[in-house]
Amino acid sequence: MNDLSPERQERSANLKGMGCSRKRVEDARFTQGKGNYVDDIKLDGMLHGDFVRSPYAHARVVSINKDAALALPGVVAVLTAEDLAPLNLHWMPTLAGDKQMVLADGKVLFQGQEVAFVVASDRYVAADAVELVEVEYEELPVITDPFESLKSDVVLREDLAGQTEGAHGPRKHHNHIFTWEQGEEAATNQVIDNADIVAEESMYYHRTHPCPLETCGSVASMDKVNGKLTLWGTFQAPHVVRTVASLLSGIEEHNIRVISPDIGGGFGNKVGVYPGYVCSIVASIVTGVPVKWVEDRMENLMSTAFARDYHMTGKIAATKDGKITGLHCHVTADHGGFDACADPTKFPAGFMNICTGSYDIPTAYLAVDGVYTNKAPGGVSYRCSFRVTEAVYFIERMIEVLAIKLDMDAAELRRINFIKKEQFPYTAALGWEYDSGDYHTAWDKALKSVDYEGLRKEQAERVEAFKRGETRTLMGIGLSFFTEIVGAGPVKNCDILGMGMFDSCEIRIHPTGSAIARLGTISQGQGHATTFAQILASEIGISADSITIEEGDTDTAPYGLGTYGSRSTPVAGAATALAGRKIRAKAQMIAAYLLEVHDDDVEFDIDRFVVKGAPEKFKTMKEIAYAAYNQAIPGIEPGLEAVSYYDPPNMTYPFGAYVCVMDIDVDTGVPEIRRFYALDDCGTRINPMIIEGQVHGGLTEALAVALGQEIAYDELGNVKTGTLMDFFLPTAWEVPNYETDYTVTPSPHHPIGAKGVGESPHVGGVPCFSNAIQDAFRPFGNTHTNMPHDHWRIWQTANGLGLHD
Ligand code: PCD
Ligand SMILES: [Cu+]
Repeated sequence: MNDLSPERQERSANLKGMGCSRKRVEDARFTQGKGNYVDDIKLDGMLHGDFVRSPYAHARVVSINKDAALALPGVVAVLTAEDLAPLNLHWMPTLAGDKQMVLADGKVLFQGQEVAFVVASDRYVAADAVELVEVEYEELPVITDPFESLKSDVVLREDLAGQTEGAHGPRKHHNHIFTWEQGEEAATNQVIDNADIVAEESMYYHRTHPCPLETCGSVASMDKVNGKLTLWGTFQAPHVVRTVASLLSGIEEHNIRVISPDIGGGFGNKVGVYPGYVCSIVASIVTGVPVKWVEDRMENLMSTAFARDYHMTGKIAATKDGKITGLHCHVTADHGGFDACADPTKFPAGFMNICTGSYDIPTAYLAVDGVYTNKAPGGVSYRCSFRVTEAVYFIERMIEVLAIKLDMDAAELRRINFIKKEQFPYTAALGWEYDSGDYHTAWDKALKSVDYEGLRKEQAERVEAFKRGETRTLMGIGLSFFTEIVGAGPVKNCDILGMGMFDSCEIRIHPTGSAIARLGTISQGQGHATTFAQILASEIGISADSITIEEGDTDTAPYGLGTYGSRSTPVAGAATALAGRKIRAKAQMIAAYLLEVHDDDVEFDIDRFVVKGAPEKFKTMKEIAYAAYNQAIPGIEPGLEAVSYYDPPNMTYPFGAYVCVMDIDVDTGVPEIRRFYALDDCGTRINPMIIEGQVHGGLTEALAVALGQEIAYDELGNVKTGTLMDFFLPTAWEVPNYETDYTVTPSPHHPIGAKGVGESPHVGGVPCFSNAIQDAFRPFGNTHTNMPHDHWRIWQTANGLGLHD
């Protein structure tokens, strides 16, 4: 039955199952203005909240005078830490085991920190009242540099004074949060001391921000009559928010309903818990009416979860012919005023220990020091919440730096160090077990597709022409090969606030053969309603068009840990396939009964069960569904439903090979991206068109970060890039035409072999863009310059190398 006859081909195509570039079902709604976002929620008598925020990065709050604000018509309440303290809600736990002020308690630690929450009859009145709250501050010395912070006498976190133990072990200094070590320090140092060649580099992965189209917000509605709290919000993990809200407020969990409606982009920015959520809840409890809080763009950029801010120093050791023997990495991680990273509990620096990359490196050591400064907390977001972006940037830069030291081609250096296909499952020196990979095939395909040798020849000719004064542009060839680690995670080592990181799917087949499936994840634009229906279509033989996918309502969806870290496909996608298989197993029994044969004598065929050897005898899934509800079948319960909670045995390790070709104008510092080729291997592909969209989006965000985007601070801790006037968001103008490609190396442990893909293009894209810039200047002695490579910095690099003389 393995041939696909035209008839079977047609039945299969009708399902729109896995592998089909099914059009996104959510788009009709979104493109016609029918999306339902938090700010679209309007309830009777709803009040609006707005924050008084600190203009200072570090100051004592001497006094707060609410009188003028309260006197403004329409103002209902002004909440401060003093009001929240009796409820014990003036501080909240962070996802990283630290705690964070909900409203300034005696001092502020970053510019934009929440000081008071004004509640008023409308959003504009609330904003006017914010201006009328008089706060007296006493400025304190500001620290924006983590290295200075570790030397400073200034105690940033007075609440932790004298505490030598933090959530992740000993603290070395009053501004130190944790040290996290992985690997063998002594062995690594020994390898480095005895190596033929050692390349060293320090690099700064600057602070950025995902800047989703929709900012963060929530609507809280406390119904005091029946004791139920409903909370709508921009939550990437609605179930966890419900649990946290219950623990914080003391309201029993069944009396809290959390709903993530449509979300206008999350990108990790909406994983954490923000003071706005807590304040809207408290305000609704206090006033007895619904309260909405929606931040504006500046608030979003200044105060919500940023990304990166990692100072990384590496040493990489190799033999003369380029075989890598050891890797040493130290990170000073700037976490801002509170440690609010959303990493799994046991990983205070996320999965930074994937920093040996795609290479067979026998010995390695990583140490990360987390440090407090006067900047906004967070550090979790932007297409790899779990620091894989930093890790891949680090190793892909170290490879380039080593290639320079060895005077070797960087593509070849990668090739000779790749983990070989037959080495999988491969256990890396820093502990991870990579599930599957075929790096050489992907690399060869990529290099061939772009005519790598031809490009290098052209580049060398350009350098000669430049030296002869015939051109003022240089050519950069950016390479990157990345291995991602997504799908957290096995419950045994991954949890958030104690909740194991499984995920779930619940399916209900209706009598007429259509279905609804609910998952513990939540789409923020990824297209889950489209793709999860495709997984099910292939598993249960019902067309994807007849399956509704629902996520984000804790009253109806099974418990799950949410969507970030590209975990939906690896974890909830697996739960979906397995729940589908439970449906199929029951359907098989029903079919056998209807066909009057033994269970083992029927087999699944696309959309039906057929009697083995007699394909004309069959029952379609539609018929089986109907029978499940209208016939008494001996020994079988009525109905057709299944639920699956999936604890993945391992993470999935997607990978990819990227090449970027740039022409850089040495006199203006303007790079022109000529070509960008991206090969992604995410195992079994569910929807190729959605994957392509994910890759385009991730690459564009990579371009943004590599070429200009930054949350920059001045020495007083003022955010210099808090508006879209200064914060670079690429538009169609800057974005090149991406060429996408793929190989398929299925995950051996995932039920359908799929790995995540959403984060990959960002993780692999940033080093690729950066390497292209660096590579253009390699012939003139450049080894490394820090991102973001905006025109000014590129110009400076050229100038520093004497290219303007
Ligand atoms: N193999 C495969 C894989 C995958 N897929 C598809 O694709 C997507 C994606 O997926 P994934 O990878 O699994 O992921 P998810 O979990 O779903 O998601 C998440 C991600 O996602 C991305 N992408 C996106 N998109 C959009 N539109 N929006 C958004 O927001 C976003 N975000 C971002 C991020 S950042 Mo983090 O949070 O930082 O951690 S992480 C992240 C979906 O739909 C799915 O189904 C397919 O098809 N196939
Ligand atoms: Cu990640």
